[in-house]
Amino acid sequence: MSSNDDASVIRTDGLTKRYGSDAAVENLSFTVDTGEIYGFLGPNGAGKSTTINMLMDYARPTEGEISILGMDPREDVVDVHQRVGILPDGFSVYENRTGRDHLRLVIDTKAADDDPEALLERVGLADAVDDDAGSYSRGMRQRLALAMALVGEPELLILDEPFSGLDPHGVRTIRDVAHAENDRGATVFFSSHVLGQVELVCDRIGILHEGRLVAEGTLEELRASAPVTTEFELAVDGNLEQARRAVRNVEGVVDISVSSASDGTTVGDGATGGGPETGAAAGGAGAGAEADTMAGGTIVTHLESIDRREAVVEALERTDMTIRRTTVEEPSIESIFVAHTGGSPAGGEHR
Ligand SMILES: Nc1ncnc2c1ncn2[C@@H]1O[C@H](COP(=O)(O)OP(=O)(O)OP(=O)(O)O)[C@@H](O)[C@H]1O
Repeated sequence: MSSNDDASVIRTDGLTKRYGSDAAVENLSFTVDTGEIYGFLGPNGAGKSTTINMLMDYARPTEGEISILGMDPREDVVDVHQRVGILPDGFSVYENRTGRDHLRLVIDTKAADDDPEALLERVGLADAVDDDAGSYSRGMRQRLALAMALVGEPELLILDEPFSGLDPHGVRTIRDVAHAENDRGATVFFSSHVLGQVELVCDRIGILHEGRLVAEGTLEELRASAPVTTEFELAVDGNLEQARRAVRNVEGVVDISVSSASDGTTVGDGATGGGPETGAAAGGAGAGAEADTMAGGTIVTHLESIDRREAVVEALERTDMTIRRTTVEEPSIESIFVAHTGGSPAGGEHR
């Protein structure tokens, strides 16, 4: 067993898994550092489970390198399994064994000294400790799998689609346990297509699409790099038409619309700074609009990045406008995901 000589808990380099001529995972290189909660996000079939299977040596790579806790799972599989806790995708129970039996099995295998009851209590199964797991609902089975993953205080907790089959209480349990384990010092790696949960739990996110890592970073970094716009709204006093002219040429402003405070008239205008139109409102623009816009109102801009806010404010300050209030709405993780994968988010059911 080699020692872990850097801060990484998981490191892959050029990891590839082919089934026939189809690549489930292709040239995947990523690192998860000690103490992180890392979200592995991707649509169905992206290659998340295949990657996790290779980390655990359930499947062998076609090409590439893996280091997990400083070990190669192909050489040190027993140690890897000893030090890692995993909630696998598609976990199935021993129908005629109790929850306690399931825990005992893992505790014995890992030579750990956990109390099965305490672990089952922690995941909300206190009342079902001595019931056969065959009688458990899907959500209860998922909770049982989580309890089994916690045996032996693993240094790394891998949760593969942990939210599947869970009601909102179960989802909450997963989140709370992930945070508690992380506070204890464990690194947490979880795969999911449930976007809202990834956003709530993870320090860093990797987006996998068709076996390739298409984006990686903190949520803020992903927002900044995704081709999605930030909505920046300003409530202003002064001549709105003048404001519109001042802002439309600011670099990074994709579009702008202004609406008058006096009659709600909205005048939309695609900016000249390039980029896609995002549907600036244009309803009701008429000949009297300019006069009505003298008293002020609301300016709504869509920006290529949140960093362009200052330039918009500066452009307005060069006119005689008074800015009363600003609000910003950053792109949702759904829009980032769609921008990177070209698909529709699939995470609606368990948020
Ligand atoms: N044993 C196998 N034989 C052939 N193809 C496979 C095998 N395992 C996975 N694949 C294929 O590899 C691709 C990636 O599958 P994988 O299960 O890793 O995706 P995933 O991101 O975990 O998806 P999901 O969210 O649906 O679990 C899919 O196209 C899948 O059909």
